[in-house]
Amino acid sequence: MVDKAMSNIHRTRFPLSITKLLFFTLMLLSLILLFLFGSPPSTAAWESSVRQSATPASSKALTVLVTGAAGFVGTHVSIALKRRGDGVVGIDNFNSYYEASLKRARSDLLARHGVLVVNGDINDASLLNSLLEVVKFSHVMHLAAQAGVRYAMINPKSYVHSNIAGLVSVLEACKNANPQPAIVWASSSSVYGLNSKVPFSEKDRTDRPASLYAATKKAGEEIAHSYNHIYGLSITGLRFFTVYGPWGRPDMAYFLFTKNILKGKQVAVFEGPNGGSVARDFTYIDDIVKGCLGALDTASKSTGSGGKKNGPAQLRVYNLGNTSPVPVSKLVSTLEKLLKVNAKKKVLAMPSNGDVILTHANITLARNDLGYRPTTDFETGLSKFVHWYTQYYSSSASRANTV
Ligand SMILES: O=C(O)[C@H]1O[C@H](OP(=O)(O)OP(=O)(O)OC[C@H]2O[C@@H](n3ccc(=O)[nH]c3=O)[C@H](O)[C@@H]2O)[C@H](O)[C@@H](O)[C@@H]1O
Repeated sequence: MVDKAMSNIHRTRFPLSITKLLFFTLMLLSLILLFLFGSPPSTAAWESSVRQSATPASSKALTVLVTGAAGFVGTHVSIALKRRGDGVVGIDNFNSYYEASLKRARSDLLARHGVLVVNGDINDASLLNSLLEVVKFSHVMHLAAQAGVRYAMINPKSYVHSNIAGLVSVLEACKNANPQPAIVWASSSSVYGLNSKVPFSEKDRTDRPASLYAATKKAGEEIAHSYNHIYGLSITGLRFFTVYGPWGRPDMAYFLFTKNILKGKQVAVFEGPNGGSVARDFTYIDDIVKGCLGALDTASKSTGSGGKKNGPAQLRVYNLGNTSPVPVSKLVSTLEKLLKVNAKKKVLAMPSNGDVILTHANITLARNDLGYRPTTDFETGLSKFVHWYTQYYSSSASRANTV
């Protein structure tokens, strides 16, 4: 009897434990999937949050899709647009070129300003098409790019992926959109390459890039020409000159030097041939933002529709610099003063990996056409950066460890 009862219990328990096992395995799998991919948002909910972020404060305001919105310039431009009443939607792929936590923090800041940043790559044509279908954007501010001059020797394909294929993907989506938005995009001072005549003017030659980065930006300018010519897209390229400021890029010298000086680590100060200085026309982020807004506000409409050109469209390119180059040695001495720490300097010959000796912008064209007038001197701008840096990295000990 006891044996029979026991075998009954075993018989009933066995299938029960299998069911339990299956149940827990399924639960675990779902949790892992949820953790990896997040809960899939419904299309209606996604479209409604995109539309909400894109809604301008008035009928006269712009509706702008900002690519690279969680990037340094993208964040500042998006906030400035939203603040003045424009509708803004961002897109960013949150890649790991530099600390993703900084990009997340920028995206959180944007969310607090009411700007949605869609997580996606500009090479994703169906995502771009969906965004341009859901919202009739008047403008696209295309800032997504693989930045950095020297990294191009380490990961050349990332430059082709973002700066060439990505740009074409954005232009394709814009050309097909109805109405076609006007496009403003980030080119670079690096297109002036090996030119030695300064200040650099938009009329100067740009056929001697010193890095693959510069070559992809120059290619972008030619690609812009062809899309303008064939499809009637209104396109404005902005040649940024070494942009710096709060929420900046950790790969750039001013950011890297600040980190290393505070950690007591050596900083490599490049010098030119015969001990000459290497200098940059460092341009403060708020001035760059004003230039970007000026370009958006003065952009003419694209003329095409349904992928067909209906007449000639605007094609422009502008220098956005500060007009006063600062030697790298001055960058270090200003940081020493602001941080109240002596830097451990190591002077090195500038490596031949893409750098140029001097950049200096002539901004007459941007002043006349965009009302661009940079007002932030280097020391004021750098002190604003240092203030932000110390606040940002002291607000969380864990953050400091990740820098
Ligand atoms: O103007 C531009 O178009 C470019 O400006 C910067 O490029 P770069 O001027 O090389 O900026 P940094 O990498 O911050 O270098 C600034 C200066 O510091 C120097 N440097 C850099 C790194 C280092 O370890 N030591 C050093 O002396 C460089 O030679 C350069 O003169 C950006 O990184 C590019 O993305 C941008 O397109």
